[in-house]
Order: sequence, then C-alpha cells, then structure tokens
Amino acid sequence: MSYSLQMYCRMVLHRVGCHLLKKTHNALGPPIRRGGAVYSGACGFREEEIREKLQAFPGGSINLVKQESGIALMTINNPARMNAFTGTMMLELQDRVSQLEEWTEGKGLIVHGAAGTFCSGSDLNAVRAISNPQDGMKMCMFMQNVLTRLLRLPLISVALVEGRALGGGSELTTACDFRLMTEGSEIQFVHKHMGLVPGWGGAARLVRIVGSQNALKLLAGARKVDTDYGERIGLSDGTVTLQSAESTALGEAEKWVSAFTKGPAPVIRAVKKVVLSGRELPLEDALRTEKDVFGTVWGGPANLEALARKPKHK
Ligand SMILES: CC[C@H](C(=O)O)C(=O)SCCNC(=O)CCNC(=O)[C@H](O)C(C)(C)COP(=O)(O)OP(=O)(O)OC[C@H]1O[C@@H](n2cnc3c(N)ncnc32)[C@H](O)[C@@H]1OP(=O)(O)O
Repeated sequence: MSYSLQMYCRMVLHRVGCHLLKKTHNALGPPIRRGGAVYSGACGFREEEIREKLQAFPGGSINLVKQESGIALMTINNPARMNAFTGTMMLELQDRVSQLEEWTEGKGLIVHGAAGTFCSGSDLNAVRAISNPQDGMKMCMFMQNVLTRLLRLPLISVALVEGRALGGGSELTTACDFRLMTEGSEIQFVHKHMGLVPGWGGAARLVRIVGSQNALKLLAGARKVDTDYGERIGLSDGTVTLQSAESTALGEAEKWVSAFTKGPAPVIRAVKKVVLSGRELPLEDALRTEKDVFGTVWGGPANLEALARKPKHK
C-alpha cells in the first residue's frame, strides 16, 4: 500500500473511531468535547496529565476584561520574558476562553501583549523541561484545543501585534479572525530555526489565511513579516497608525474592530457563526448551518425593528 493511501486509511479510521466513541459518550452522559475542541478522551487525549505538567512552570498571566461595548480585551502578560507562554499561562488561556464561551453579550475580542510586544512563543524554560516527544505532543494537543476554541468563539477577534510575535506567538495570531500590526512590528514563524514545525495549529490556519505558497515561504524560510509584507500576502488586515499624541494602538484597534461589532449581539454573533461554518465545513453542512443560524435572527427583534424603520440602503 502506498504511503499516502496508508495515511488516508489511518485518517478515516481515526475519524470514524472518534466519531463513534463521541456518539456513544454523548448518548451516555455529558459532551466529552468542550466548545469546539479537537481532541478528547475518545481520541486518547488525557488533559489532566498535561495540565499537571504545565502547572509546574508558573509565571505571567492572561488577563481578560469584558467591556460594556461588547468588546473584550485579552492581554498576554509576561513582560520580563517578552510575553512568553509559561505553563500556567497556557492553563489560564484555557480558562479565559471558557469565560468567553459563556459571555452571551460579547461581540468582539482583541488579543494583545503587555508592554508593547505581542508574544515570544513558548517559555523556553518549559520547552527545555518537556522536550521529549510524548510531552510535546500532549502540549500540542492541549494548545490546539484551546486555540481552536478561541477561533471558534462567536466573537469577531483581532490579534493586535506590537513588537514581536514569534513561534507560538505567531501561531496565536492565526487563531484570531483578523491581525492588525503596528509600525515596526514583526510576525515570524521561527519554528524551523528551532528544528520544529508549528504544533499549535498555526500551519493549518496559516495555509487558510495566506494560501499554501505563502505559508511555505513563511515556514520554510522562517521569514520575518513586517507590515508591508503582511498586508501584501493577507496575513495583516491593516497597519495601526496613531492618530494623535493621546491615541494608543489598543484604542485604534478598538475603533477598527467596532466597525464590525456595531449592532445587536445576536446579529454580530450570527455573522461570525455563518462565516465560521463557511470556512470550516463542507458546503452542504455549511449551508445547513447557515439555515439554522438564519432561523435564529429571522423575525428577531433586530429584524423586526429594521422592517418597521423601512431603511433605505443608499
Ligand atoms: C518554535 C515553536 C515553539 C512552540 O510552538 O512552542 C516556541 O514558541 S519556542 C519559543 C520561540 N521563541 C524564541 O525562541 C524567542 C527567543 N528570544 C528572542 O529571540 C529574543 O529574546 C526576543 C527577540 C524575543 C527579544 O530580544 P530582545 O533583545 O529585545 O530582549 P532579550 O533577548 O533580552 O529578552 C528579554 C528577556 O526575555 C527572555 N525571553 C524572550 N523570549 C523568551 C522565551 N520564549 N522564553 C523564555 N524567555 C524568553 C529573554 O531570555 C530575556 O530574559 P533574560 O533573563 O534577561 O535573559
């Protein structure tokens, strides 16, 4: 059997196996996958094992502020290490994503780093301590689950990149719907220089954002992406320039995203859901999801109000 046929068969068997197990467990009790996670106990992922390991690498924090405007601010906060992700920060990120999943009034999210830089990837102290393949795979599954749930939130999300986004930090930017960069900032998938490939889902998402040609250049060349190059290949959705002495990059990013979050939460969240299903599902499944989401807003308060207003879209 050829290698690719073997891979295909393994993938199909794995998917069917996970699907069947998922169905069984769902029938027996609570759902085994939280939010939109990829790996569950049914796939042999033991989350508790890696949680315990990550707990041993403390420092920094992931801060979350849910604002009245419906836009939340998430801060990657470990400035002494250029906002590198310690083990406890990975665990906190999971908690923050869970909080956002429960935030029914939410419409938008800005992810940014503390002290003028985005994130320098995994904390190298933790990486050295768990540099065996078994632990690496567990960390990878944990982070893929968390970042997949982040991307699947019914919120319009933006990564605001100031300074550097390196390694895992560059992968985190791809788990948001949009990326904004400030002048002088850089995104770099440094994995090749570390003898690695992305493991937090960054490669799969990057291909969907910039196409496989550009993704190959960024990963195989470990190329630095500045604001111009970022916009040219579609990795960056805009360059933030400060409008006045009082303005801040975060303030400008909030203004930028509020153009998309203006309006009632159920409508904005519905928009994100139909785009997400279009992005991730085969066409027929996406069409069915779109129909279901449409049903949640048709005849709803915002729809009835608009009909009563008789708006003209000039
Ligand atoms: C590759 C994938 C993998 C994954 O998927 O898990 C990773 O993400 S591995 C991590 C990849 N990132 C790096 O290798 C970053 C290495 N660091 C740098 O290149 C530089 O520190 C840089 C460019 C971020 C900042 O350079 P600058 O000259 O401005 O500052 P310093 O080098 O003096 O850094 C200040 C302070 O931060 C510590 N630091 C920075 N990044 C990390 C990190 N990822 N882990 C742990 N510590 C980090 C650096 O060591 C300095 O600490 P100090 O105690 O002063 O030496």
